[in-house]
Amino acid sequence: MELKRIGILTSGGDAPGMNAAVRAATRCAIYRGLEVIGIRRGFEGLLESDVIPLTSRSVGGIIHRGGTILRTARSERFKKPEGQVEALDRLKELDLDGLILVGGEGTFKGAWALYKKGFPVVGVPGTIDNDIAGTDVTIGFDTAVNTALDAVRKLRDTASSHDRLFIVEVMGRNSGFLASAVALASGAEYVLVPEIPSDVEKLCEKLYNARRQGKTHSLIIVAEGAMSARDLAAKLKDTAGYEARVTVLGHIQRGGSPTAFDATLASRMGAHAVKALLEGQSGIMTGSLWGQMVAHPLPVAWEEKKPLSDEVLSLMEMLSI
Ligand SMILES: Nc1ncnc2c1ncn2[C@@H]1O[C@H](COP(=O)(O)OP(=O)(O)OP(=O)(O)O)[C@@H](O)[C@H]1O
Ligand SMILES: O=P(O)(O)OC[C@H]1O[C@](O)(CO)[C@@H](O)[C@@H]1O
Ligand SMILES: [Mg+2]
Repeated sequence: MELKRIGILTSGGDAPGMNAAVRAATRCAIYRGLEVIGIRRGFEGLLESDVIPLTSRSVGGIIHRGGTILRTARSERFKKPEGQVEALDRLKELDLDGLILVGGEGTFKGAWALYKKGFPVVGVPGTIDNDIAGTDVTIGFDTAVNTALDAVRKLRDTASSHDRLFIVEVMGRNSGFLASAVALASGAEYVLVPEIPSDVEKLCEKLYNARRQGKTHSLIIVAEGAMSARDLAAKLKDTAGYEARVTVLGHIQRGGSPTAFDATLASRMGAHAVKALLEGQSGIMTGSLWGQMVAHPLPVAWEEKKPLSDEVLSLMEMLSI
């Protein structure tokens, strides 16, 4: 089928760089003679045919903006088979020949459902969680690491001035990529991630040794999915009498201008997605492996679990003595 008109949507949690991906996909598609429609609020907006035309001009001035101009949503309706049939009807009514979806693993599962019903789709990995296999990094991860790092460095100033123990909770409901990257870059004493059972006794031992060796302050990074920072503070108090100050970084980690890395990655991935659709590829996701643009079948994203880097975790352990 000749490709004439494509749609773009962003879905799941927003991620810095999503706008850069929308801009790149739109302009590449227009450059190649295609018409482009933006679908607002992810699958929820698709079900309501909430669309806007995208032109070279309408995607101007957004490469540096955080969030997503197309807005985003988590759609329960779309998860049900009836919702997916309805979405397919809307795509046909909109006269679209292909769809680019920027989002995380959940978004890709939704894209796969549309592909299985015969609709051409390409996924672009955009999530601060970086929990998608098939790509070394996802759009938004680098910016989120830098946002969290900036906060942790500020907390280090006050922690060292007051000889205090700080626990910083970062995002990551199911994954510890953000937590482990922030821990290594900030020189934290300890990191807790959802992938590894939390060992509070070991943490207490580490804190005890750190104090014995002359450390006067300590930083602990905890991914929200491992344990809440408040619960951890209570456990440290109960187990060893430690008093900790708690900071929960929350959604601030999802905002802000994309870093140069994310704006570049998003531009390359948005362009790669259009190229793939034009070549007749479908049911795939774009990825970046060793800096090269690649494409894989969408299920790679969730079937091949991306492991946390043992090297990063053990380096963090070694450098925090
Ligand atoms: N198994 C599934 N089948 C069909 N659609 C799904 C499935 N899982 C999720 N979706 C759709 O994709 C949307 C986005 O998924 P989800 O909320 O998990 O975010 P995500 O894309 O993983 O991004 P992030 O993790 O960064 O927030 C969901 O609201 C839902 O509409
Ligand atoms: O509050 P929301 O929008 O549901 O998102 C929270 C979740 O989204 C993520 O940030 C991913 O975007 C997770 O790490 C986090 O648990
Ligand atoms: Mg997800």
